[in-house]
Amino acid sequence: HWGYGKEDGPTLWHRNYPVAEGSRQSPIDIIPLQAVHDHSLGPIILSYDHCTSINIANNGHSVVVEFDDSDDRSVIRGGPLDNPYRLKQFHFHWGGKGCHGSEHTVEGMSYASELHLVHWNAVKYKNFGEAATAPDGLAVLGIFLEAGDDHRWLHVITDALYMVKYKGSLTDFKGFNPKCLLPSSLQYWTYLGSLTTPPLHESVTWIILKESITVSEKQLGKFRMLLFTGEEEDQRMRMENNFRPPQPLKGRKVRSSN
Ligand SMILES: O=C(Nc1cc(S(=O)(=O)[N+](=O)[O-])cc([N+](=O)[O-])c1O)Nc1c(F)c(F)c(F)c(F)c1F
Ligand SMILES: [Zn+2]
Repeated sequence: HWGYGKEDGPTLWHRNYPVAEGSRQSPIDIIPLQAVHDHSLGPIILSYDHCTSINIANNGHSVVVEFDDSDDRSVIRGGPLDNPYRLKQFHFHWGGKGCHGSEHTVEGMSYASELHLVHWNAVKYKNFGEAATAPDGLAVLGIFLEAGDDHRWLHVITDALYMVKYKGSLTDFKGFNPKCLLPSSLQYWTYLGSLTTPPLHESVTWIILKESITVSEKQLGKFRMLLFTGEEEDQRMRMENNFRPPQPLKGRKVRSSN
């Protein structure tokens, strides 16, 4: 199976997932001065007020909060999107102690972590799995996490992590609205890319917020107490550095909101 280690990491994924060497892979290094200011790009609109979080789980690659996506109660729309996309889940990518862990980089600079809110186009596709293989099927909102002061709401998530320490663990996680994790500005870069974990489907319209949020080293440390491994496995592997490095742009344009 795939992972982030020497034997199963990002440089080897192409063996089972040849699309890893495709023409619209993610993440990428974003160079702001090369981004095209597109004045036709409107603001992104997040309607999360009636979102319904269900559970929090350790899937062996990250910690994921799943949402009820049976109707349009929580959607992202506007910006580069032609339809509203339903929120399905969010998860994080992070580094080891002190080193960096974001997936996208900005002029070669990486952040401590990156939050991905995964949405799917329920107007055109009947379920997430079908959308995930379509070129306009998914929209992922990426938010950079920078080390600094405590984030006043992230503790709701980090306080629950001890309950999902092991791969395959899952617990109730109701009433969480990810709106509390947004920075003050929704200015963004956008480009066409892919999932950054296998199956690496080239189905993602990426929307990366320019402004990061600040979280403390203590809060980041709680992500690192998670394990890649299950309770029954003898060797414990700390969950950290679960990020794919930047991939070739291959002629793609990154657009910038105003
Ligand atoms: O649902 C998925 N979510 C997902 C995406 C990313 S992502 O980093 O690729 N991303 O898009 O942000 C990272 C994590 N994660 O937990 O780290 C995720 O759990 N992936 C996914 C999948 F697992 C499949 F088996 C599949 F068939 C499919 F179509 C999928 F799209
Ligand atoms: Zn992700």
